[in-house]
Amino acid sequence: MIRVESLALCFGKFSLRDVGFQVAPGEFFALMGPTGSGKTLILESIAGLVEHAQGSIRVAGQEVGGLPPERRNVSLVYQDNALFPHLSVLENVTYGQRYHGIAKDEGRHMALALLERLGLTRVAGRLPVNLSGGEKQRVSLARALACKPDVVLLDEPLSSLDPQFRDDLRAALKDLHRHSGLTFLMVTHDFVDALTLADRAAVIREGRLEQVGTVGDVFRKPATAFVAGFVGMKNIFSVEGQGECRLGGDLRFEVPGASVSGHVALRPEDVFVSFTDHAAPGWLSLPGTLMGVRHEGFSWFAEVSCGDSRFTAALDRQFPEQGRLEPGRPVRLTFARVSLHFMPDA
Ligand SMILES: Nc1ncnc2c1ncn2[C@@H]1O[C@H](COP(=O)(O)OP(=O)(O)OP(=O)(O)O)[C@@H](O)[C@H]1O
Repeated sequence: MIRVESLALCFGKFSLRDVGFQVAPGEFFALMGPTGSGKTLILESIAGLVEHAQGSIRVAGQEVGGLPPERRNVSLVYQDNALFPHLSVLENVTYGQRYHGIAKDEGRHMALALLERLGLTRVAGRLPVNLSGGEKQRVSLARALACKPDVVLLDEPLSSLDPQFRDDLRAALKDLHRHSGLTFLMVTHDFVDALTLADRAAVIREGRLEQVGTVGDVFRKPATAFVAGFVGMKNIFSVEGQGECRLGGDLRFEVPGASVSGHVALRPEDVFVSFTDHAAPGWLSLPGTLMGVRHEGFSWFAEVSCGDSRFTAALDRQFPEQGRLEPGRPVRLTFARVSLHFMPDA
């Protein structure tokens, strides 16, 4: 439904190079990457707001590269929603329909159905100034779908919302995608959004795609150390051939399947901290020193030094020995060999 091949463009010092990916009909695809990596430029190239220098963009089987935005049948939703301030919610939603050849009655009927689905019926007559941030963003979604687009492009639609609205809108977006059967391409920094909503994802770094795959693969089997860090692996160490990771001093461990140099990554949830050595077949156990415990939101992490390296382990909130986790304590780190993910150098 969306097919981008060898896309390239330049803006001053920034360039997109050899960008290629496909989004299948009805799929929810997430484009992730750090700030300034080129995510919005890819969306804007597909929407026709930015001209690309090379490559091909096909939407619903048609090459759209030379077409103006209004002939691409693509809707783009930005994070700041940009509603018309002088039009009511219903008027905002129906506004663009006439340019897509949708008859007035049919358009109104569709708009009211979308407003109902998004829980906006009671605010249909209000002006945007009298809506909450979450409601404004729902109106933007309704407006995007009301034009019967072939694809919906979403540029960080959740990022300007506070956490409660964000959770609600995430659920609304999921419901809307399922119900509409449309193809969604969403840009996000946030891997919780990608994990919750998307079927497949791509990670971009400095204008080049580092990985395209199922969300599960991107999160569990990142292709590069950069992607591993981006998806929160936290424990990333270099492996210098011989299938071994050296942590400094006498500490080292074997990395299954590593016959060349590269990196090994381990999710913090797969590393366990304890005070005794529980090594079992298929598991590795290393001695370390607890450096501290910190929390991110409701999650707790132990930082443990092992030789010259530092590990991060997610702590179960029920960890029975929380009170004994004072810095400087000797601990054991345990992880299953199968949790180690090896990434060869390119
Ligand atoms: N119209 C423009 N003129 C010049 N440079 C631009 C233009 N639009 C974007 N850029 C530059 O291109 C790079 C990529 O921008 P883009 O907005 O695609 O990043 P992004 O990944 O979407 O970032 P963010 O997550 O912060 O929105 C940035 O360095 C940006 O400054």
